[in-house]
Amino acid sequence: MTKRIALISEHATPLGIFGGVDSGGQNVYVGQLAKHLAAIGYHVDVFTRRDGEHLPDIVEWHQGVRVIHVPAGPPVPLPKENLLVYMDEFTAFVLDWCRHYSSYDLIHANFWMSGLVAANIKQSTGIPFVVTFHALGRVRRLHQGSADQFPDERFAIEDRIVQEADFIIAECPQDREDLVQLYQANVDRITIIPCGFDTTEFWSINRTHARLTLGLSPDEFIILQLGRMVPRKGVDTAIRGFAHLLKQKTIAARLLIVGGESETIDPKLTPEIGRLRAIAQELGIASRVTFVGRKGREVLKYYYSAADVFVTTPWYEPFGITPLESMACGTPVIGSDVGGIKFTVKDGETGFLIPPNTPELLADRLMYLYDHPQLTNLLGRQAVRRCHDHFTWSKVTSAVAALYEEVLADGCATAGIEANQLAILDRGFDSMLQTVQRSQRLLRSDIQAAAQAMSAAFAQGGKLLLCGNGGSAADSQHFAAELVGRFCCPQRAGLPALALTADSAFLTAWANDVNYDNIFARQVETFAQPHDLLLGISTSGRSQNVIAAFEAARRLNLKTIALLGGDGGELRAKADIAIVVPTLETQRIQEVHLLVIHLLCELVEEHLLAMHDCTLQQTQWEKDGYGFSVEPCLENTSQPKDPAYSGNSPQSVASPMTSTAAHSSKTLVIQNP
Ligand SMILES: O=C(CO)[C@@H](O)[C@H](O)[C@H](O)[C@H](O)COP(=O)(O)O
Ligand SMILES: [Zn+2]
Repeated sequence: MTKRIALISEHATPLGIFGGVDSGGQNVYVGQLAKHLAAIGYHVDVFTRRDGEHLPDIVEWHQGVRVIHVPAGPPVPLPKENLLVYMDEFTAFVLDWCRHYSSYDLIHANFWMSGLVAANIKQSTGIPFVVTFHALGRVRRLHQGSADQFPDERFAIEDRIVQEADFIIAECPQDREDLVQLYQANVDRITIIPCGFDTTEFWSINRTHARLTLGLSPDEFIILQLGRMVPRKGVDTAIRGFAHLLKQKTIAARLLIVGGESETIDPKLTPEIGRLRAIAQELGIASRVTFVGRKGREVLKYYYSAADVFVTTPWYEPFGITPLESMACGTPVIGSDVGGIKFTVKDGETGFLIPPNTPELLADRLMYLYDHPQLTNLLGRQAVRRCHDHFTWSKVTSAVAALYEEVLADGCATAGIEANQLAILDRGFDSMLQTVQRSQRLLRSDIQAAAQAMSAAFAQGGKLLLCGNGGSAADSQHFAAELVGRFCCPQRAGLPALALTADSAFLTAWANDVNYDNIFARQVETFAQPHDLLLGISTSGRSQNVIAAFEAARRLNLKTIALLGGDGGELRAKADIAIVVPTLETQRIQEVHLLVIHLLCELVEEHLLAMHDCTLQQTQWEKDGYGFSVEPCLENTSQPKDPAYSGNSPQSVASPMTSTAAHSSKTLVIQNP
């Protein structure tokens, strides 16, 4: 199935003309990527801001590529520094488009404002996105200071994009380093994919032929500077370097400067040209510097091919597409040793790298190339090879497509895992609810009977012995802890309960030396006293050590309660009271066991509370030195519910809820603070 990709590029349209202030590498990148993605089977829509009233809503640009003009802000060209306020409108349009026309498998955002749009769309729709920043706000601020007119919100927005993007495309190692250092990006979610050049657009044309085509002198040493005309591109360095060269040597040389807002030179439209021209004049080389103006992309290969050397000396450069294009045309590059340039240009192999703002060094290198035409040719040939090996748009697009597929596969896997996890959750809750409901219908009377038996045992000075394996061992201890400690009633003394699962020294020794099957039976025989109660917990009802404990209890005349599940197993018949959870699922049985345990605690406390106004009488335990008493926990004047707990009962003589205040001297071996 054809995958649908939305390329968002808020200010840089692929239909734009190269060389304007805001039209440069990003326009090329978006256009080339779109075309090449379509060529390998993707459907691509490029969303870019409508910056002209008469632009059509949708341009069918190439097979498989549409350019969609997004109404966001006035339909006129605006500096990109002023576009942030229109991004909500931009987002709303794309969201609406996704809902009504066509949605996308993935969004590829270009530049930070498009990243913001993509992050917001992901938030609403879950569509994953990758981002190519093309330039980073913090890097720009570092180099441009107050000349950077982008709003400060850019930094926080970029931080958010870095966090929320599914993957980040860095265009060169420096870009990756900046993302990690300045944005704390996770290096595992960054991949380096450079920009490319179009092999059908740039190739090496015979130099003489190219010069003839452009009407340039066949004999001059031609240095080319081509690109956006903004101060940070450091075109003044090229002019100053050229001036140095001319100062050192009398040669027939020319600096061609291509770019600007218009085809004919107009410093009003391109103030940078005015500034540069003034510099050239000041240096006395104005006649050797030719400002050419903006040129259509179809003629750029002639300029690159016509030149002996291409110079690009920006202060910094996120990637820099022009050195690549020049190298593709067989012209070596002298470039600043910054950003993407130090990645694309191999020093001494395809040109030279120099620090930014070093016109003297530039003059040196120019001189060297002028003096060594054969070397210049060799560097040019090597440049062509390097470009074809690493930087064709088809290679770049394959890498980008591989990344898309990785993100989409991750997304599917995550979606699959999520769906699976939700299904597990729902199944668990549903089966738990069903089991609880069935237990509520079936187990009420058994639970009540168990609570009464326990209360009676406590009232008679008996204790509760508990046992079980695994989860049921933990439940036994949990149960004992609730009784010895407190459950709902904050002011009572402990109720005697002993988990036979807790003494690891005895358990391991006995199981190791004698037999695991009677680890509990042995303890029942050891600890059991009259009125004690044995409570065994087993989901299957088939654990031999629990069965053996019940058999021991029977021999000692202890009453028994079993918390079971499924069909109740053998224990069902061996227990005086069997609470059998009606399901075969072990976990659900255990979960209901815990509910039953808590209910038993509550019911027992309730029973004992009901007796708290009984007169104090000594218990069997007290006589034996294990007496306990319970401080009143609630005002409760009701009469005992069960005559077995009444003070009048011949056997059951104590109320564990009697007030200690009234008779503290008599009892309270276990007493609450
Ligand atoms: O917690 C669990 C299962 O959820 C296990 O530890 C489980 O309690 C153990 O397998 C027990 O050995 C099972 O014994 P039983 O419930 O059949 O008497
Ligand atoms: Zn468990």
